Amino acid sequence: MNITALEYLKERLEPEQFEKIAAIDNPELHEFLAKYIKLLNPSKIFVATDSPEDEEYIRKKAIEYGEERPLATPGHTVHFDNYYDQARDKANTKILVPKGADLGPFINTKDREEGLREIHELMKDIMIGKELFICFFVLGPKNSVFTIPAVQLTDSAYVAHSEFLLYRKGYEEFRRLGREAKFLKFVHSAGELDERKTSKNLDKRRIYIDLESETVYSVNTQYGGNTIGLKKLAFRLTIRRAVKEGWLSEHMFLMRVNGPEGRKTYFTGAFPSMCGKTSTSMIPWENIVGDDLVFIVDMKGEARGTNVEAGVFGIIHGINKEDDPIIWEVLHSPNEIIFSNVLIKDGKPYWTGMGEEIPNDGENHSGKWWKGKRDAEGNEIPPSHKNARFTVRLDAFPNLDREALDAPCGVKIGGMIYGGRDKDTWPPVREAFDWTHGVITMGAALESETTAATLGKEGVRQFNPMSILDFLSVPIGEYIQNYIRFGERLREKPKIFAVNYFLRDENGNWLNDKLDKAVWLKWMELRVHGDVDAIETPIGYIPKYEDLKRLFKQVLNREYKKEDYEKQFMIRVPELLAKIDRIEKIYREKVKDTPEILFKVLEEEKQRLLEAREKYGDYISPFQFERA
Ligand SMILES: Nc1nc2c(ncn2[C@@H]2O[C@H](COP(=O)(O)OP(=O)(O)O)[C@@H](O)[C@H]2O)c(=O)[nH]1
Ligand SMILES: C=C(OP(=O)(O)O)C(=O)O
Ligand SMILES: [Mn+2]
Repeated sequence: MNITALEYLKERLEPEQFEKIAAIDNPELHEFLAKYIKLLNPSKIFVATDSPEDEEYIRKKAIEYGEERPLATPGHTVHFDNYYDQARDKANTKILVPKGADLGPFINTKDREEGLREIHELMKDIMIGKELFICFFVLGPKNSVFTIPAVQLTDSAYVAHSEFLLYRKGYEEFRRLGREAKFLKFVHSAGELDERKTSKNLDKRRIYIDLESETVYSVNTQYGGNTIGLKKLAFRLTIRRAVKEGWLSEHMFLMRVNGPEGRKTYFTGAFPSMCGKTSTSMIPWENIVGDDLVFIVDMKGEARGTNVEAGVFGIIHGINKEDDPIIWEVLHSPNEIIFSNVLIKDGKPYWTGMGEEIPNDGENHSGKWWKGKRDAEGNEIPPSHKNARFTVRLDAFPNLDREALDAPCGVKIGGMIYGGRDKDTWPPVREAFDWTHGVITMGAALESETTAATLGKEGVRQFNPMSILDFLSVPIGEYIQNYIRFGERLREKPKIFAVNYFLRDENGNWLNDKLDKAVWLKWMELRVHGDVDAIETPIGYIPKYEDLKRLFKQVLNREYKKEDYEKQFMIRVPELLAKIDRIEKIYREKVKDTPEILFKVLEEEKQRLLEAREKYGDYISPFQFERA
């Protein structure tokens, strides 16, 4: 380019749009925009500022271009992704690394030069005939220690619209920061669309993450987990920033648990996708701050956290009136909501597990749908996809802790929870002996069964430390080392807990109800303040029966039977030992840079379990430990 970036932009953009860009004093931004406008070659360009009119423009375009359709309730729309584009594509999501760099195991990488060449080829002229939307947002609250600005380029008004629901607007922040803005960049194209306006060339679906330039490219896909730049794509970049700078960027919800006499205690919870972040943070009795991504920093020795986002991209499967009354109400009110991959009949959305009668036909992610319809592979197509979602602002929720969401210094974190899908090993809730014990035996040792949130087989038990494995962008040992050190530096360390909502009996039935988590939360809140005693076991502290019995009555008005407690909180020594062996083996054999302390802490836990087995046998009732 012989002319400057700004001159080029002036040629390509309508004056009204160009003015919006020229008002931001940031040459790096101008270069980036010029480069990608030239490459993508859109036929039309729209720049969104923070004005309500610009947002309205995007909303309208999503409908005009057919990516969304209005539903009967005002504000509601539906979007469909291609039948084979319903979840995160792990196989085609890669971190680009320069020659010679090694991120170690579990991270899907690709040679940077090769990857950049491939993605730029795939994206060349891809927006001919399409409109490009240039949007500005921030991660975290504006003008705070947490703020990270980001710019999104996309030809999908659905993606842009989703981001307006999920993030804080950032145009003014870019103007304010000017050259100071250290921003993340996202370039997305849905690619060629079929007659249903879904991405067509799925064989060319690619999500490439360039750490060096902090840019993520996503092409030939629409599913939010693959496309919404500020969500799981930015997450790879912020994990790297966090590890380099000594803070935490985590796959966590952030919520307020209400204790006795108006006490407010904030908890984070790290669960893999589809394992309970949204449902836990939305539980009645408590207040939500965020349901997916949290930044945590050390502020004068306190761990303080903020929600990276301002909206919810939640799983709709199984949402029903009894278990999820708050979400249910929001989904049935005239809020601005995008429903994706649900069943539509007469302008109304339906989904599996909603607890209401579902029509026998309509339209869903497979196109025209009828009961019994089969896909090309011969599988019966359910009314809605398991990973069907709703996208809505947190503003819509009556249980939002607005003050905590907006707090420029975040909130003090009292407890951190880890959890996953585990049918037979961990009890429903337990507390770590200390920070290091928790981070290692609960966080770094987390395993969870795969779900429909990613393409591929479901129900496979997988190592998933801190629930971040799919998003890791630094060597795993380095990530864990940063975590441990972060806590060690704190003057006041959050208490660490682990939960398991997914225990099953011999016949595969759940051992717990969906709302039992309300009780575990109340118990953890009391423990953070030392209000109740607990039983010491080889794997941490577990609740006493009397405390749970009282809480079940208080919170759920239910009798909690002794037999249920005994079954749920039984210490399952063979399973626990087998798990330690699996985890130890992974770190020993695969993770070269594992901090030595990890092996020490796992070994100590193993010895405690072996001792207990000597005394009490393989399956130990919690009452045994209480008497001891
Ligand atoms: N059996 C069981 N399923 C649950 C429980 N809590 C949540 N789920 C299911 O887990 C799935 C994912 O939950 P969600 O909170 O959306 O997960 P997220 O992706 O981590 O936010 C949904 O299908 C829920 O119905 C629970 O306590 N027990
Ligand atoms: C968007 C996602 O979020 P969640 O963790 O809520 O499933 C995802 O996994 O792609
Ligand atoms: Mn969620």
